[in-house]
Amino acid sequence: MSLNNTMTNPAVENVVIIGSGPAGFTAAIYAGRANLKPVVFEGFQMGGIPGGQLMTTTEVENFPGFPEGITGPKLMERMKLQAQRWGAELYTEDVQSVDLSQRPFVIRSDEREVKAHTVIIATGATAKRLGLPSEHQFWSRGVSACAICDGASPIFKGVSLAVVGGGDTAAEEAVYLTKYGTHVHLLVRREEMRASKAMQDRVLKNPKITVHWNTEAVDIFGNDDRMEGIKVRNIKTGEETDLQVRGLFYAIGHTPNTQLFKGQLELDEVGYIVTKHGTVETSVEGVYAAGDVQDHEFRQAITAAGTGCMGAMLAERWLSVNGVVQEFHQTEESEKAPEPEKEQKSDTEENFDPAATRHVGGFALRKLYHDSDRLIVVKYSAPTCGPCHTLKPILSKVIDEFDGKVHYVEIDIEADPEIADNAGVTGTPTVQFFKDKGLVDQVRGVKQKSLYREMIQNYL
Ligand SMILES: Cc1cc2nc3c(=O)[nH]c(=O)nc-3n(C[C@H](O)[C@H](O)[C@H](O)COP(=O)(O)OP(=O)(O)OC[C@H]3O[C@@H](n4cnc5c(N)ncnc54)[C@H](O)[C@@H]3O)c2cc1C
Repeated sequence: MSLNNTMTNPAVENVVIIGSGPAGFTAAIYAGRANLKPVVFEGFQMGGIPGGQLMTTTEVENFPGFPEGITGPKLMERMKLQAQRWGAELYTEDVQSVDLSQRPFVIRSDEREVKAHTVIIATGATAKRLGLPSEHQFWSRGVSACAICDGASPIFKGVSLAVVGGGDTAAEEAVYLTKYGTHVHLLVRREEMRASKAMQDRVLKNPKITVHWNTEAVDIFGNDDRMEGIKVRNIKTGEETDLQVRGLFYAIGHTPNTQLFKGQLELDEVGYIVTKHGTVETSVEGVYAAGDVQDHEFRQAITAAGTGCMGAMLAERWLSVNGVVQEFHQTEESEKAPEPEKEQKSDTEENFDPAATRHVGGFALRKLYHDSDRLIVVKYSAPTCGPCHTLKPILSKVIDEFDGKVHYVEIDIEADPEIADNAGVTGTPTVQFFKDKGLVDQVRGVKQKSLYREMIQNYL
């Protein structure tokens, strides 16, 4: 995106935003609209993924403006496009260190060092998981870390549910879930709850809630589609029993992503960034904290977006009061909204072109597997898999570098379950490399561009 300013890469940026969840992108939209050309470190693997927590969920039903609901990844894609439209410069990189002790502030990733007059921290928080053996398999198929977000989903209506935790959040979520489930089982590890007396009363007096004291979850069971129950253990007696529930909600706390700021900013005892009441100002002037990284109470996309807006407006004010603001005016061309990436349709007998680099679906893979003399790179993904959305542009850029030299096939494992099964794919995203009808290598998860590039070069 070209901006109408001779200093497109100034020595000191107006504002650096760390994080690309609703807080980070809203801050980027506001700072961009204020002609500040914000630099956004979207993150990569530390403390979540680009797009933030909503990349790991399906329907978001409570974000204003979407009466019919919108999927988390779609919502985040739209926020990203809006931030880009207003001139935000995005880097899909983790910030590895910051120095807030000197001005301008210094922000470092593995690939660059940026100096900035102001910083907006929007690194979010990560919901703690129990790490049960089958947790990954049933994540979003019954297991969730957010009852307020997911409780109203059809899969939780009219069925028995369980909540794990003994604090206020667990108590509140158990009560909330009684609106949807037929019964709620609250699993508490100890003989008492940490929740406030008032919250405990609400739980204990509710006929739709059963509290299981001294109880922990051991594993989840179910079928291919969704969970059917959990195995629980009584910590005192060691006895294990099966609890038939169709939903399991973790309410065991969050870890704020603030490791980078320890010793540089005031944090509370849990690690959340302390902000001045009613603002998003931190203990260092010119540094603002927005979203879940400073909010252990509301933790919603809309509150994160609201505080992101506050951060950008306060940063703008600070820059102009201190006389250091540099304005970047956009051209009419650069202000046009970028197009969302178009979904490529699955190949069929009629439209299959063996000379093309990019293909979609099982038909193309079968054909190429038998006939192609090129290296075949296959990406397996699923519509609800957040990391798959992260991987897509990363791998796509690498494939562009090898246009005409490889075949690239995208497989949606929900649309082509047999293909995924035959290929032994157990999780998404997975990238496999085939040469001369044989699997030569595979990579699970999301890796740096350089790794995919090296692997392709190795097998060409
Ligand atoms: C399963 C689930 C479902 C949810 N559903 C809803 C819902 O329906 N409605 C709702 O309102 N809320 C929902 N929430 C809550 C909502 O997602 C959060 O409140 C919101 O995403 C917080 O936004 P944020 O911008 O503060 O942080 P996050 O969304 O957590 O984003 C943090 C960002 O910081 C980046 N980051 C972290 N560390 C670094 C680093 N070192 N360098 C660079 N970047 C870094 C991450 O990559 C990420 O982009 C849900 C949460 C979960 C987990």
